Amino acid sequence: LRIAPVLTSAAQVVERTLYVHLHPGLNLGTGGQARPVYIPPVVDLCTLISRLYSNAADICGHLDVRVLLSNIRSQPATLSGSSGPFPTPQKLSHSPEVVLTDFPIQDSGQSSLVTQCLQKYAGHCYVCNPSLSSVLLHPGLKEVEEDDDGGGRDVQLKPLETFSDVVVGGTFDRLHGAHKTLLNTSCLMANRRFVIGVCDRELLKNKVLKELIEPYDQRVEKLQDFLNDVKPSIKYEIVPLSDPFGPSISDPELQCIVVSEETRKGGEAVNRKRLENGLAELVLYEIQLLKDAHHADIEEEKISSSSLRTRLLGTLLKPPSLQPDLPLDPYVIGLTGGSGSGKSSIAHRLEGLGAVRIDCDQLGHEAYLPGTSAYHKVIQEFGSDILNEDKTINRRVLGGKVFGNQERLKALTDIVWPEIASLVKKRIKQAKEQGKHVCVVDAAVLLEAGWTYLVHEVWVATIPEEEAVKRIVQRDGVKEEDALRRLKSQWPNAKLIEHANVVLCTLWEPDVTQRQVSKAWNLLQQRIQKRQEITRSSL
Ligand SMILES: CC(=O)SCCNC(=O)CCNC(=O)[C@H](O)C(C)(C)COP(=O)(O)OP(=O)(O)OC[C@H]1O[C@@H](n2cnc3c(N)ncnc32)[C@H](O)[C@@H]1OP(=O)(O)O
Repeated sequence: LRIAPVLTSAAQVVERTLYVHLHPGLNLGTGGQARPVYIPPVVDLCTLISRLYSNAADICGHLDVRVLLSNIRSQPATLSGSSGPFPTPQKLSHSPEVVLTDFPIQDSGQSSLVTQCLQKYAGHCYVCNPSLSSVLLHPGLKEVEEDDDGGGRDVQLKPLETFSDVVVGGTFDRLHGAHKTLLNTSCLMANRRFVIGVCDRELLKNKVLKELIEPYDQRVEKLQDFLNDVKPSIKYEIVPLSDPFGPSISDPELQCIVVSEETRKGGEAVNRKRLENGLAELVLYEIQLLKDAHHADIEEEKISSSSLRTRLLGTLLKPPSLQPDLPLDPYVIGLTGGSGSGKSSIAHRLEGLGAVRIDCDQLGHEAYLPGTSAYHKVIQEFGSDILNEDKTINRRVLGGKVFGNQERLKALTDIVWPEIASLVKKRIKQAKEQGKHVCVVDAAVLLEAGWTYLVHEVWVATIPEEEAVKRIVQRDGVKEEDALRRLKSQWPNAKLIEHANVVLCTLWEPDVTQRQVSKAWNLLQQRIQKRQEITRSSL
């Protein structure tokens, strides 16, 4: 009952990291609460931790919440306290700047005693910022009836079984509350070593929006940072997983594997393999999946990394690079994406919102109409058998010659890209004359052509390759291998996304695409406005 109101009021004070130190009440008696207090690991702590992260996701999703476990241990090192859980203050990755408590003071005279006592206590446990201050939260609790386990009576809590070596596995993309619950629970259960298998390469192949998964090294770095804060006393081993088992089926020292409802079957498979390998089975400890109160219709009900990736669509993933030679008005978006990615549908939607759409496929066709200089060059390069009876270029025949043949395609693009680029510039100029403020350059191979100098931002439409092939076959009536050949002549999604400021995906229903595009458009308007304000103020 206290978690939600405490998190709500804490979220008003904290900007980035909220460390949670579990502590059984303050002792304001003689000398104040100076000595760190240890808490034995009990089953209820796991429930408390899970609720904390679940509430944090609902209430203060912008905060990096971390439950610290250094004071949770079976046996105090000594009962005197001085060399107990914190022989020296623990260094956290972000030094606390303010210590918060919901300790209920009896009268206002008590508040300075409480804050002094808290600061002293925090300083014993953690290396804090020298200007550490304290804040008494008034979380507006409803009268909480003291019930079975809140009344200060001695309650026998069920001890949590702990193990020397514990293992878990996962992708750990964009570390969220459900990951943290899994990691915190595993840390509670591990006394000596904690092995974490992190999915890499092959195991990521079938994930939703896999190109938006953080790089392996980044995921590992975040895990290390979190684990070093949470329980620095145990040994962490983070290993890449290229199959679903990793060390879990071969490490004789492992004793327990922590799973969720979803991965329980995987845990059972691990045990079968261990038995085959002549190793003892692992204890399977199952944690509950956390529900995501904010999940949208295309997202999973549980808190999941794929939902978080879906929410990135349409947002600014990295700031645009400055283009000092490009006038700010109109603001030019370079929209690109593989064949069949739905790029053109996005361009039309942006047009509907007020942008001027510049279709480069169309300009490409115009570039070698009879009479143009490109027309003659193309015939010279590819021969007159590419001509229709009316002497226009038969694009289907030309396409057959160039798609799938990098050298021939280059010969064509060397002729037409400069022509298309000058047509694009002409259209942008026209848009400016018409008083338009945003242009969308819809270009399939914008990045391959090195056209980033023409645009302020790069937006990428992405779609899984299998889906793109299906769409091309259906739309253009070509064979599957031809569709694949066309895709292979373009950059793969992952490479496009590396260069993207904004990513969009048309995998779902049209209204989902529309919502993404509207979101991207609204955020774009804010960026444009901000840029204009900065320019005005610097004049
Ligand atoms: C920098 C740019 O993005 S400019 C726009 C792309 N145009 C070019 O690169 C010019 C060279 N290409 C061409 O002249 C023509 O595409 C031809 C002659 C090869 C084929 O013409 P058509 O049969 O009419 O096909 P069309 O032009 O509609 O292109 C078919 C698909 O191939 C893609 N494509 C076009 N050029 C290229 C290329 N150079 N490399 C890879 N894919 C390309 C198109 O974007 C289109 O993709 P979509 O499925 O997403 O719509």
